[in-house]
Amino acid sequence: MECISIKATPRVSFPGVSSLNCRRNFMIRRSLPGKILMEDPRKTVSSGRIRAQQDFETLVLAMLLRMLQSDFQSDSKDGSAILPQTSDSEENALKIKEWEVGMFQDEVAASQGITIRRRPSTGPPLHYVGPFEFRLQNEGNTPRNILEEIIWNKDIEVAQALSAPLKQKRPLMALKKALENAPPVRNFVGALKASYLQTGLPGLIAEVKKASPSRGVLREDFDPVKIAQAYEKGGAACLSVLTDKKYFQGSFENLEAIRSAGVKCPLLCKEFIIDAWQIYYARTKGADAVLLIAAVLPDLDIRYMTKICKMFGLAALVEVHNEREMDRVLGIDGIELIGINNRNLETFEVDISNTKKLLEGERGQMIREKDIIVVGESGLFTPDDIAYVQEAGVKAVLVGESLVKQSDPREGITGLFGKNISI
Ligand SMILES: O=P(O)(O)OC[C@@H](O)[C@@H](O)c1c[nH]c2ccccc12
Repeated sequence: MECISIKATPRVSFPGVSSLNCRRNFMIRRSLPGKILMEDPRKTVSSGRIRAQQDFETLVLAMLLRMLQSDFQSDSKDGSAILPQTSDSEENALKIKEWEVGMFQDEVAASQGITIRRRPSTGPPLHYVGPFEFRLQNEGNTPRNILEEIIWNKDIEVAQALSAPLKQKRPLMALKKALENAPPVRNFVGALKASYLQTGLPGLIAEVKKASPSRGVLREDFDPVKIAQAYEKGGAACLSVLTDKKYFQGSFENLEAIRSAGVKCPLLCKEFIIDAWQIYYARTKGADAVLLIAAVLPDLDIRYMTKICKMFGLAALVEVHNEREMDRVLGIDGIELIGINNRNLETFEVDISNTKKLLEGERGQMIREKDIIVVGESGLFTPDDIAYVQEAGVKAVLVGESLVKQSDPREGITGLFGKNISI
């Protein structure tokens, strides 16, 4: 077995890219021809399986391997190595840079109490490491919970959508055209307020949802347009349409179909937004509002994305599920709509007293002062549940399961509120 031990802390720089400092020493071992393994000499190695302990290490290894393949010029004076300026290395450098930025994003997010990582953190994604194949399974590249898994999947989806040939060619022009042709925006918050004033009950956002990771398939005979029309007739002020395919069996086609079927209720695009492009896309499909999840998005993203929403006249429903997230969101100017999710998206636990807890004391006071509409979300099944969250201070509710499961969702609404709320 060949062993090459690199003792010095190497610095690798790419033309036009800041240098990367590697903090550790590595031992690179060739075991079988073509298979290259890495180990940190200070960690115990389990038989046949090498665990990478630090995210950085995989990246460093990829670079070191390239150097070892003598595809570099060394400048030993300061221990740095410069990769030649080939288009391949430029591309690599860019991808590495992108990845570095991603790591930085995670650090900022963590400082705000966000535990959801935007993408697997052990090294760049597989296709980012050029000729080397790494498949190191460890806690860095295994999602810690379902929300994290959804977000990692979304990250790939968005990247793929953005690299589709049409968009690659003229991304802005293509979007601009689609935006110009999008159906006009309707007033989501206005519809909730009007409903509350008319009925004296929280305005209803009824959710068009076929399935969820926590509940499985909610309805086999799922016709999104029929369900949406039934909700509208039943007195819903607005609708929420799941667009995530993989975990909720939703789609943008559903959103578009409901919109073009002439449903008048403003539509919330229920998507896991991690990139501003998704907001533009939702708008082109007829959305009147989008969801921004504080458990996933750092403050800066929320600020930036709510500005984009304002630019389009879209409402942003900013979702929180604990005090820390609520405090972060209350610290951001211009928020009109806050959703309190009674379901913890990391554990699936549902507890409707969460709505009450987050609206008590100074937080409730601040919300009233800022004239923010609060939406009670998830786990609402009975008129008592509605009364409970209304008492806590919500002026709107977001309800999926208890309505979508009813053979007649229109009657489901009457059952949920204990009276006919259609006017
Ligand atoms: O089906 P329920 O328990 O009535 O919940 C509806 C809605 O609150 C829930 O679907 C939801 C709230 N926030 C989300 C974020 C993503 C996906 C789904 C959700």
